[in-house]
Amino acid sequence: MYNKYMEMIKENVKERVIIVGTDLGAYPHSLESSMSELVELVKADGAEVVGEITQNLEKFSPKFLIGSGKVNEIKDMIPKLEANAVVFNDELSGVQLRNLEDVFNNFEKFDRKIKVLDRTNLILDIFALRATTYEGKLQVQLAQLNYQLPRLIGIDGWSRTGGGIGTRGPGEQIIETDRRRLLREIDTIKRKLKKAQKNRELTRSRRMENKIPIVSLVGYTNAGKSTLLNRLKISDSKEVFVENMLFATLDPNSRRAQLPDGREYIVSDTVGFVSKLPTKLIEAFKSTLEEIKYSDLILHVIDVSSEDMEIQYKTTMKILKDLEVDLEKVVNVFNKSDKVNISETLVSPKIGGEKVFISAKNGENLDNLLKIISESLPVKLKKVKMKIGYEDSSVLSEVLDNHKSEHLEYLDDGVQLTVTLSIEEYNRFKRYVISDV
Ligand SMILES: Nc1nc2c(ncn2[C@@H]2O[C@H](COP(=O)(O)OP(=O)(O)OP(=O)(O)O)[C@@H](O)[C@H]2O)c(=O)[nH]1
Ligand SMILES: [Mg+2]
Repeated sequence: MYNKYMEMIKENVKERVIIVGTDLGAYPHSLESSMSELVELVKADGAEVVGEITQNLEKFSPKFLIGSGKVNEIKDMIPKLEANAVVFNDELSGVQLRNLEDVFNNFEKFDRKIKVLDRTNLILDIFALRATTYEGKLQVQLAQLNYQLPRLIGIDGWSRTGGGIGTRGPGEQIIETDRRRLLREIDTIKRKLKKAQKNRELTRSRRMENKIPIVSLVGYTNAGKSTLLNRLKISDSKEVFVENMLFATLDPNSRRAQLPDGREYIVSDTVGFVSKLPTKLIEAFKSTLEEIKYSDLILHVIDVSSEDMEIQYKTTMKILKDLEVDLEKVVNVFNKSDKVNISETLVSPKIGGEKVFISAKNGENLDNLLKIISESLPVKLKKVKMKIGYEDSSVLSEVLDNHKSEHLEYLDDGVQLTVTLSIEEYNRFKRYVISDV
C-alpha cells in the first residue's frame, strides 16, 4: 500500500497549495512552527506548498475567517503561483468555506477549480490515504462524515472532481447527499464499527488470558515510534514502515518482542499525534486508542531534537489524559539523541517522570531502555522453595524434568528443592510451596 502511495506521489504532478495561517489560531505553537508543520502535512498528503500567507488577528471574521483584504491578496496570488488549492491552518465553518471558494473561483480567464481546505480536512485526507485496515477505514469515514455534517452548506456547489488533495475517502460520494442521508450513513458506519470493535476486544481478551504483557508506543508523529518498534521486535517478524513523513503509521501494528531474560511481550505502535488533531478524529479513533489503556507499560517516544519538543510532549500528554490512561505507566523515551548534543539535565525540567535517552536509529542506549521495560513488566515467574512427597510422583517428575532445581535434598518423606515456576505452575503447585525465595 505504501509503495503504491509513493508511486502515486512520484507520478502525479503535485498539486500546488497556498497555506494560510493566523496567529490567533496557532496557540500553543508559535505561528511559525505551526505553519512549518502545515507544510509537512501538505507534503504528507502528496501536494506541495507554493505560497504562504499569515495574518495577525484580534478575532476571526465570520465571513472569511481572515480579513477581506487578505482574501483578495490570496486571490491575486493564485494565478501567479498557478495554485489549485488553499489550505487554512485554522478550522473553517461551512459558510466560510463556501465564501472563500466563491471568491477564489471568481476568475474570468483562469479555468482551474480552486479547492479550499482547512487543517482538519487535510488531516482527514491524509488519514483516508493511509488507512489500510477495515476498522481504520471505517474510522476515517466516520470522522469525515462528522466533519461534513455541520458544513453541508459549504458543500453546496462544491464540485470536488479530479482527485488529489482533499478528495480522498468518501468525500466525493457524498457531495449531493442531504443531511438525512448523511446521518443514515453515519449510523451504518457506527454499527459496522461496533462489530469490528467486538472482534478486536476478543483478540485483546485472548492476549490477556495468555498473559503476554503489552508495551505501547505513543508520541507525536515522526518521533520515531515505528523505528523503535523495529528495534524491539524479534528479528524474524516483518518490519514496520518508517518514513520521514507525518502520519507514516495510521493503523496499529503489533509485534512480538523478547527481553534479555527470555520473557516475551507484545510491542504495539499507534497513530502519531499532532497538535490540533481534530476532536472528531480522536473520537473516531478512540476505541483503537483506548487499547493503550490495557498495556502494561507505555513508552512515550519524544523527538529530543525537535525545537517543539515541549509542545509535542504536552500534546501527547493531553491526549493520554483525555483517554484516561494511567500516567504511572508512562516512561518518557527521548529519542534521536544521536542528533543533538543534549544531556538529561538540559531537557526541560517541565518534563518530569522516568526518562531514558536513546537513539532508535543506531541502537544507542537501548540496553537501558530494555532494563526499564524488564523492571516494569509484571514478573511472570516466581522462585520458590517447595517440598513434594514421594507419593505425588507425577508432580515430582514434572517439576524435576522441566526445571533446573537448586538445593535439591532427598528427605525421608519427599524431596525439598528450590525452583523457578511460572505463575500458572505456581498456582497449580501452591500446596507444595514452603516459601517464596
Ligand atoms: N537521527 C535519528 N533519526 C531517527 C531516529 N528514530 C527515528 N528517526 C527517523 O525519524 C523519522 C520518523 O521515524 P518513524 O519511526 O517513522 O516515526 P513515527 O513516530 O513512527 O512516525 P508516524 O508513524 O508518522 O507517527 C524517520 O526518518 C526515521 O528514520 C533516531 O534515533 N535518530
Ligand atoms: Mg510510525
